[in-house]
Amino acid sequence: MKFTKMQGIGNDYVYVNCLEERVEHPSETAIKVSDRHFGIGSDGLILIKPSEKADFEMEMYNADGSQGAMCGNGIRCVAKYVYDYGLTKKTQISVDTKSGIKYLDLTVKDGKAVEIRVNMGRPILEAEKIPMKYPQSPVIAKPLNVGENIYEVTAVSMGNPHAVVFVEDVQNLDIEKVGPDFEKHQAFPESVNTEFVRVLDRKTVEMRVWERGSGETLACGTGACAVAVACALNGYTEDAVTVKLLGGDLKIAWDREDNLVYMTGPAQVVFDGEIRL
Ligand SMILES: N[C@H](CCC[C@H](N)C(=O)O)C(=O)O
Repeated sequence: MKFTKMQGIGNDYVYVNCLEERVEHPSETAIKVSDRHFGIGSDGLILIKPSEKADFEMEMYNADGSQGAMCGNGIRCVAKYVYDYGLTKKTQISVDTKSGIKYLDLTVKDGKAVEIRVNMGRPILEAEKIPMKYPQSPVIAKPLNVGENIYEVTAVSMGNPHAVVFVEDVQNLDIEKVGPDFEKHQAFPESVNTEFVRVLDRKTVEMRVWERGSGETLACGTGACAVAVACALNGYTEDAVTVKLLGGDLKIAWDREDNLVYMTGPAQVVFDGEIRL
């Protein structure tokens, strides 16, 4: 199977051009290719497919083989792939996903897409749609018992579920312990991606993320969007912020008029390859 390894601020996936390749068992393939010793090494697998409804379709799988509904860093890389590899000449493209069609604007330099702005759609705050069993007032972070601690949590869906947790110290957080506590928490019937965030000032936050099905990743685009919405909702920041993640920064802006969230960031190709599965 031919593939292209790409990363969006360190959130790395194996991409397969399914206009040319066939992936019979994507879930098993995701597990195999994601293994950082016996496979290629990645946070998961992303299939680039033809679409009747949009220019392309993105299908995303986590490292544990579970299918995700949306991937912010991934969709920027999909846009870069289809432009750089000549599948389209358009610099405004649409990509269908399990959480609806997303619209992207590409910034091109020397014939390559270098920065991509994504309309990530509406943030979903109703607990039952996240889904989250725990009632929440979307404005104020609510205390939630997780493991031995109580955390301030604001839940936001960006087409996939996120628990945004405000903490004083992001860098020294024992995320290997706390992350799985959230991932398995009974308040989230479909599990959850958990972002641990510290507000630095009204325009800047720093975060780490424990992803459902992949563990800690260096970045999470949908997670950064959920963080920006949660910080603005709780009155901690402006509606447009720089989100600092382990792998780099993303610019997130929540347009309250249209209630749409925009994410801007880079996408890079690491290498092309072929793997015998
Ligand atoms: N890393 C992705 C999110 C993956 C979400 C996935 N872990 C799930 O919801 O199952 C991003 O950049 O948005």
